[in-house]
Amino acid sequence: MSPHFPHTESPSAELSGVTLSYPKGDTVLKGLDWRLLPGQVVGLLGRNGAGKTTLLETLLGLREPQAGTVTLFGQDALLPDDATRARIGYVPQQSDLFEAFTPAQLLAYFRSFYPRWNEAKVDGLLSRWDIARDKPIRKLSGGQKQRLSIIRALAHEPDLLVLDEPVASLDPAGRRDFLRELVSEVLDRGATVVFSTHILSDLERVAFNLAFMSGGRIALQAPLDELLEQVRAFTGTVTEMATLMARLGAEPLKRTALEAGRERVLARLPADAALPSGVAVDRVNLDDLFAELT
Ligand SMILES: Nc1ncnc2c1ncn2[C@@H]1O[C@H](COP(=O)(O)OP(=O)(O)OP(=O)(O)O)[C@@H](O)[C@H]1O
Repeated sequence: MSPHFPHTESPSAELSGVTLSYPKGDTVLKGLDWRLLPGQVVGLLGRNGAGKTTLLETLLGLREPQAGTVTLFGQDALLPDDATRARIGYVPQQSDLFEAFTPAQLLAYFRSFYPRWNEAKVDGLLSRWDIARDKPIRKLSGGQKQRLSIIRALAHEPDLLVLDEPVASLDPAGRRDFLRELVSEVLDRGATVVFSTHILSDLERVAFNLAFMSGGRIALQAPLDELLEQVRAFTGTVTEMATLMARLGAEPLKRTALEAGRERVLARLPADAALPSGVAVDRVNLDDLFAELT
């Protein structure tokens, strides 16, 4: 399964030099640049409080940055026209569903707002995800409510789907099914899907692009398989490391000082790099990447 499309199209969302502080609060986004392209499934990773929700809200034009620009399909994210708005789907961290409605009523209500609506997909997902159509939403479990929000956001076949921690209350089978659905969105229609998560094991199932958020910026974004293939941890003296990095044409991502003038350098190698023998080098896994890059 390969969600890698030739990225020749213009970006679905683009943020340039975006800085955002909350009143009397810290600066959460610090000159952040980010591009999301059609055909990408992007997992946004960052520690608690790193600013993932703030970033996704800013990307959607729900928060106005103090500096920088945000565009959605080439339009100012703060002033999108109706056609552009209809191309976007959003599942917030906490969805306010109308608790007295039934799922069938809720979906009929939302359907009236969108020019496009895939009833067959909605029907299929309601059945597969075991959601009663005619039971009041307040009687659904947390996970069922979350699935319903996801169905609502998938139903109008958005070209850009933004989900904030969408799998938090889903069980492992639900998460697998959900991820499959996301990937088929991308493969079928070349949509862009971005979602924040803490559950690293889910990301290993699909060749997602991973975006690591740290220090108010996107520190690194690349497909997971490429990262596992190309990122290595090297250990040696500071001088040895400088020589080695230059020789390999490697991009240092994180340096950690060790005792006695030694350091550990996490670095991304060019695709064709040949490692010299006698160098202390370790492969890294997704847990290591998360620990070191966020
Ligand atoms: N409305 C707000 N007013 C003031 N500060 C806020 C507001 N929302 C978030 N913050 C602060 O901004 C920072 C980033 O919060 P944000 O919710 O964007 O992070 P996050 O990465 O989504 O966190 P988590 O993984 O815990 O959901 C935090 O320090 C938080 O306290």
